[in-house]
Amino acid sequence: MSPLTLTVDAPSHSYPIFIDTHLQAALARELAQYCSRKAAIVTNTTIAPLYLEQVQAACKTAGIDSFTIILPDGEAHKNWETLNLIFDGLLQNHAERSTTLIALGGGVIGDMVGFAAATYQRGAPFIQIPTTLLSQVDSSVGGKTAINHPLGKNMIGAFYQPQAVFIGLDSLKTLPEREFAAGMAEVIKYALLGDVEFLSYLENHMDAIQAQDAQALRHIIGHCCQMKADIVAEDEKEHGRRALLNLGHTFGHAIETEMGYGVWLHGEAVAAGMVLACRLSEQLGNISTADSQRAIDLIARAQLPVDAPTFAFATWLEHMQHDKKVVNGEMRFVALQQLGAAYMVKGITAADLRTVVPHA
Ligand SMILES: NC(=O)c1ccc[n+]([C@@H]2O[C@H](COP(=O)([O-])OP(=O)(O)OC[C@H]3O[C@@H](n4cnc5c(N)ncnc54)[C@H](O)[C@@H]3O)[C@@H](O)[C@H]2O)c1
Ligand SMILES: O=C(O)C(=O)C[C@@H](O)[C@H](O)[C@H](O)COP(=O)(O)O
Ligand SMILES: [Zn+2]
Repeated sequence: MSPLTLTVDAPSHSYPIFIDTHLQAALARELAQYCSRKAAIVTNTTIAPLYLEQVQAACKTAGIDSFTIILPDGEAHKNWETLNLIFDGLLQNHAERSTTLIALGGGVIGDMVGFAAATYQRGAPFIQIPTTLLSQVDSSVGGKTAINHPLGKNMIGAFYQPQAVFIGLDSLKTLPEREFAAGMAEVIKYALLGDVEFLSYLENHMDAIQAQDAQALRHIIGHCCQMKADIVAEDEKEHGRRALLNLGHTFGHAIETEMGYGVWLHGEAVAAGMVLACRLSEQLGNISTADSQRAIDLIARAQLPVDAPTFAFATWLEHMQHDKKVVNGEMRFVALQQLGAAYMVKGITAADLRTVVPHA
């Protein structure tokens, strides 16, 4: 299959997304052009034994002097302490402002390394090499970087775009099924928020996608990256349309934070959150119960949870009031006008929410 190159024309910086069957091939062709002569490869204890050698070899071939920083694995480590391990490694290895940070891993690595790059010596270049489905369709593109706070997801971070994104479909072969499913939540999100034809495609090709058919994977990854690139080009810093990429996330982030980071995977929480967003949209009179059921059936077919956990109603509210879409104390939600068309809704009351979220 021929490689695919997309462009993210973000106002702050334009950069390519290389999508190839083999990561090695994309790196061999393009790495030298997008990486400085010295690089820090940042990864974790799970990914290092699988892909580090490949990336080290690609650096060597491209004449890049690289060193490695290996972090603990997991959403529970997306915090200040782990971020500091990146800074420790950079300083110990005399990284300069021009040193490229290479994020090799899923969204946790990508978000943390991006934030480290945004702040190391006030801004060093970075490259994304996403190795999970979720990071290939969503987190590696668009420049949202962050760490979590115990009181809220991604609360400390920056908008900071990478120099390039390298996607190898072959990386997904080693991904656990549960993680693959988590990535499908964001894929379904794109369909629900902006493309009903893509929703039909997912319904018709779910088996091929789950079997990791190369053409189906290339299609969904390319399609999601293109949708995200278009949105980011128009609204890099989320003053408007970009917030639609938060479909299901107000509820989902509440689930992740309340359950403890890593207990529910981000994609799982977003899946259950999208079901709640559908229920809210029904309540607003926008979509029918049958529309919601169509979304729920697809989410369930992707091996994702459709039922959110039950919390005290005050607990839901407390978390949702930390959402980054809150303006002047007012919560805003992404709802569906119809399947394939999302919009931002204000003026949702606690009484409205009581009938939407499962509470004790
Ligand atoms: N910046 C954004 O726009 C954005 C978008 C969506 C999600 N996110 C963030 O991304 C994170 C979730 O990312 P994720 O789902 O990639 O989780 P993750 O980074 O935790 O990776 C999932 C697991 O798979 C392992 N892994 C990664 N690649 C592998 C491979 N090829 N083979 C085997 N194992 C592999 C990881 O070590 C980890 O254990 C969350 O923190 C979420 O908030 C950010
Ligand atoms: O890129 C975006 O914009 C998104 O909202 C993508 C989301 O999938 C992602 O989970 C993001 O990190 C959530 O953003 P946040 O600003 O609510 O933390
Ligand atoms: Zn997300």
